[in-house]
This record gives sequence, structure tokens and C-alpha cells, in this order.
Amino acid sequence: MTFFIQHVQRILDTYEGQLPLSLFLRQYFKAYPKLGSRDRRALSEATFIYFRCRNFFDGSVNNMHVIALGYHLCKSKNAFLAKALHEFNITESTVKPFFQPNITFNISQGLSSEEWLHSLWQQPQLFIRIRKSINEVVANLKQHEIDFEVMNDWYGNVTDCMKIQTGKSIDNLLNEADYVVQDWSSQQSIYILLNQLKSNPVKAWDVCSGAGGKSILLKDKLPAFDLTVSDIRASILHNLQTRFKQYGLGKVKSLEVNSADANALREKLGDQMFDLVVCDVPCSGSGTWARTPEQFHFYKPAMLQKFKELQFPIVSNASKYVKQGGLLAYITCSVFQEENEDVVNQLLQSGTLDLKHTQIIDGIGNQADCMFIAVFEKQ
Ligand SMILES: C[S@@+](CC[C@H](N)C(=O)[O-])C[C@H]1O[C@@H](n2cnc3c(N)ncnc32)[C@H](O)[C@@H]1O
Repeated sequence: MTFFIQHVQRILDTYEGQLPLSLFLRQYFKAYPKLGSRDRRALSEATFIYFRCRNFFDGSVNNMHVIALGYHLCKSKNAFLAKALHEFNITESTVKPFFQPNITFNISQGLSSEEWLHSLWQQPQLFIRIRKSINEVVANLKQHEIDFEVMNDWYGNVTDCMKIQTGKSIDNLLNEADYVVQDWSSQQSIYILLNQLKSNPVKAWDVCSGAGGKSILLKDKLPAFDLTVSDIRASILHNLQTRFKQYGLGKVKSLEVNSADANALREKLGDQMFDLVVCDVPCSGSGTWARTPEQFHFYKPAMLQKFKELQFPIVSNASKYVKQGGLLAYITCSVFQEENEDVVNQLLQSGTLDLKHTQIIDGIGNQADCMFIAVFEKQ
């Protein structure tokens, strides 16, 4: 097993967090083609466990011991990894004395700090939103023996959201246009927003659209409205257009713009006003760290200030384009007060917005991500 331990050490020594861990591992395995699928699975498991757990242990605990202890915390079932770790002779009963989280976080109201920290030990599930006949999809999944659960929404209503057993690929089972991969919490953010609407919007703007997860859901749920999307990255706007086409939603007006820059926005938008503006801002992503534990590992508290310096200008600039009586949604996939409540309070100081609703979307019980949403009405 020495070769296995050597690979683990080499991965931990060379990975610096620039690439997503899954991508880094794919490249690493390409460089070592002799590693079989069992080795690759166990190496991935070991490194993910390490990044999920390192922050919970004192610096004096060495890397392999972190993985051996983390194996129990993360409830891993990888038998090959268990065998490789056997020589470290660490059992579940030795876990507790080592356990001590080493960073302090200010968690948003409505979420238990301890529950959130412990949720980082487990990989969340895969969620899809069904766009066509749910019965057909159910029959198809059953036929292929894929376990799934039809989910309720935040208000307890049955939805078209399904939790799919992790590790099973559904890529070739369902028609591409019939479903969207989207986390349960991300879907809820839009349902919570729709619940605040008094009437359907005529003109809406998705300020940080990314590849359009929120916009596609809005377009699927609401009758026709005029949608503008924007993002600072041209490549992601291109992806959005491809997805809109794939889902039969047509072409959408898109703007490549830095929304933190008031002048750049004015140049692009002129005097347009919107009844609905959605700001799903860049953030630490702490609500999704259970999927990307490497971000948890490489996180530094100073990063929060950098995000705040982006979040407030973006949402504050965007708020100027909301019509009187229109709605502004501020959304993050963060669980930190600095990126959630603090930005909301700063925004309220403008005196032009009324806070209608604020909510941390706790996805932990559903093995989903956590998100935050605040909905404002323009005075
Ligand atoms: C949380 S993601 C959006 C996810 C998207 N709304 C969805 O549901 O799929 C944040 C997006 O903000 C974009 N962004 C970052 N800084 C920006 C800026 N200054 N102006 C506009 N967009 C920005 C990023 O490129 C990223 O696509």
C-alpha cells in the first residue's frame, strides 16, 4: 500500500486549490495511467476526505491521520481505502479526542452553526428539476433501478424537483430538454421570490446570470415576460444562450458588463427600468462547500471583505433600475452574515427599498446546498 500513500501525499503536496479538485484529480490520473479504477476511486475519496476534514484538526495531526480519522467522520464505505488506512490503526472510537474546528464563522440567522459544519463531511445529493411529464421520468428511473425522491418545496408543496441517488448517471436515460440539474435550494430561492410577486413581471433583469440556472426556472414558471441577462464573463453568457436554445426558450437579450461599475451599467442599460431584478451575486459559496470541500480548506476570512466589496456595489447599482413598486432579489449561496444580513442592512440605508422577506434556505436536512435570499420592494 506504500504506492497508495505516496500518491495521496503527492496529490496533497501539489494541489494548491486553483482548479476545482475534481478537475485536478482527472488531470493527475491522466499523468499516471497505470492507476486502475479502484485506485482512482480510493485516491479521490482520500483527498476529498482530507479537504472536508483538515480544518477540524490541529496542525499537529499529520495528513494521513486526518484522512484516517476523517474516514469515520465522513462515513466512508470505500473498502480499498479502509485497507490502505489500516496500518494507521485509527478506529471510530479515537475520532472524538482529535476533533476541534479551527476557524470561527458568523453564520446567518436560521441555521445552526454546528449542523452546517458537520454537513461539510458528507457529499450532498444530485437534484434535478423536471420540465416535462414527471410520470414519464418516474417510469424511466424505475425501469433503470435509479433511486429517487420527489421533493417538497419550502412551503411543503410537492414539486417537480427530484433527489437522485448520488453516483448513478442519468445522462443517457432522460431527454436533455426534459430536465435541468439544479440544487433543491437554488430552486427554492426562485419559489420564495415568486411567492412575493403581486403580479407577473413584464420586464425582468438577471444581473449575475451565470449560465442561467435561475433565469431558466423563472422562464419555465412564468408566462412570457421580457428578460435581460448580464454577466461579467462573455463565455458564460454564451453557455446561457446554448442552454436557452436547448430548453426551447429562444434567444435572450444578454449584456456582458461589470455590474459593480455604475457607469458601465448606465452605458449598457440607458434609462431602462425593470419590475423584477435578480442579483445572484458572486460569493464565498460557503453554502455549497460540502460539494467543493477544497474551497472550505483554502478559505481565508480576508476573502469575505473582497466579496462584500463586489456584492454591495452590484446590488446597490442594480437597485437603481427597479421600477417603483418592483422587486429586487438579493441571493447568495453563502451562509455567512457578512455576505447576507450585513449587505442587506447596508442596502436598506439607501432609504429607497423596503425589505419584504429574508431567509436562509437550509438545505441540510434534504442533503442539499444552503442559500440566502432577501426580497426588497422599491419605494
Ligand atoms: C452565483 S453566480 C450566478 C449563478 C446563476 N445565477 C445561476 O443561477 O446559475 C455569480 C455570477 O456573477 C458573475 N459576476 C462576478 N462578478 C461580476 C460583476 N462584477 N458583474 C457582473 N457579474 C459578475 C460571475 O461571472 C458568475 O457567473
